[in-house]
Amino acid sequence: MPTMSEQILSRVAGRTVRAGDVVTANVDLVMVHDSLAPGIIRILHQELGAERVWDPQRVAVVIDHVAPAASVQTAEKQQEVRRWVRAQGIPHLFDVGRGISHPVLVEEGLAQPGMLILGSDSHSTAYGCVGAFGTGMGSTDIALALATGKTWLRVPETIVVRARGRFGFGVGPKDLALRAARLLRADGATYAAIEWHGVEFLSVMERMTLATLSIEMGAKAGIVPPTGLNVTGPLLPTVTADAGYQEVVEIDLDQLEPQVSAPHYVDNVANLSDLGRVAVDVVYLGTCTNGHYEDMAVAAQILAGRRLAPGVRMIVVPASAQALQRAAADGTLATLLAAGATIGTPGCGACIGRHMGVLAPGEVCLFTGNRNFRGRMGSPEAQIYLASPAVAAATALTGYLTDPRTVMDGQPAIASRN
Ligand SMILES: CC(C)[C@H](C(=O)O)[C@@H](O)C(=O)O
Ligand code: SF4
Repeated sequence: MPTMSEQILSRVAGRTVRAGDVVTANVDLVMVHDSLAPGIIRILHQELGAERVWDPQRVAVVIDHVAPAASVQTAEKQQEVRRWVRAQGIPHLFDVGRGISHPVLVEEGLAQPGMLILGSDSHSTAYGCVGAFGTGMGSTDIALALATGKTWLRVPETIVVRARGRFGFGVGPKDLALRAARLLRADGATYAAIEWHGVEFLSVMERMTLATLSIEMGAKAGIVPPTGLNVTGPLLPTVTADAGYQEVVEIDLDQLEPQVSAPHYVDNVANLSDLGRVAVDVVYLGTCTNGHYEDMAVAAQILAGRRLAPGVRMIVVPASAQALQRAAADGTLATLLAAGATIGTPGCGACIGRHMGVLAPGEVCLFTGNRNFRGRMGSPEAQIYLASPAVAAATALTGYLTDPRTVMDGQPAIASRN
């Protein structure tokens, strides 16, 4: 029986394909963001000689990586991209403040189950949160897909991460994903697709945490079966019991403790309880991995009625305008602000160290994102620890790496689905 990747890639290849096959496939959607768009536009027109994108309806352009622009040079490049979008008649431009491409394309209903979605971004595995085969490609491959509507790829083998049980207090999807990275390591799923099983109780954006982190294990795609969601698409891929999986990794959520990825590699993961006392200067809650409404809500629950530890800065950058609006509407935002956190424009923020919270030498950051590489958020002498929004909030309260279960007085830190 076919894996979810085989089901989706058979659909877009127009024939039955299996892991290992090299296929030419029709692409359902191409996402291009501000960071690479100028180069892709140049390749499309100058190197490939294409005048127009193959189908403007199937292209989405998002200004999210440095939004709003932080320099005249960036502002000019973004101006160029906006002009190009207009000239090409592309209807889907998501400009400054709308948010990060990945959640935005899901919220807009453009990313759907069963689709093949290419993005000029390695975290395009994110679209697996709705059961799409999302994958990042380099500028030349993206330009070729824009010109022709086609791409080629090798159908990946599949590794299953199978979760059992339910998260305990203060433990959530980020801990599951970091645990998987700890078990599989950064190259453990190279060119494989990861299927995340046993997580149908998670919301779409919680699933995105798993899907985005799949690339940090080297995966070509990271797919959650679209069960328990109100979504439709060209194909609803399903888990087939006897699909030929390359490997199955089991993770018991009942036993899972808060996980932390220590500098400077994503798979350098330990139980928080084993890390000792790590003083933190900045807590940064945001990104396509953990800047969603659910993440802000978890943090607000822990911070409610309390104040950040003296000397700690907490920067919250919502992943999308919708997440920000929802947090504003139900008081989540007010709680974060009252605790002393500050809020940035929805988008990638300081995730790649270009603006809105760049780190100084020697600073230690507790980050809810997906990469802690040396120099990623600014100075190469800064240290980045990756953890969940619950750990981020608990850490903001004490000023050092803190297990959320120790600051919650027995109250669930993750309220909704446990
Ligand atoms: C800038 C962009 C190409 C990059 C990526 O591909 O992932 C960025 O989004 C990241 O997270 O490092
Ligand atoms: S939030 Fe970070 S990881 Fe996600 S797309 Fe933006 S820069 Fe990349």
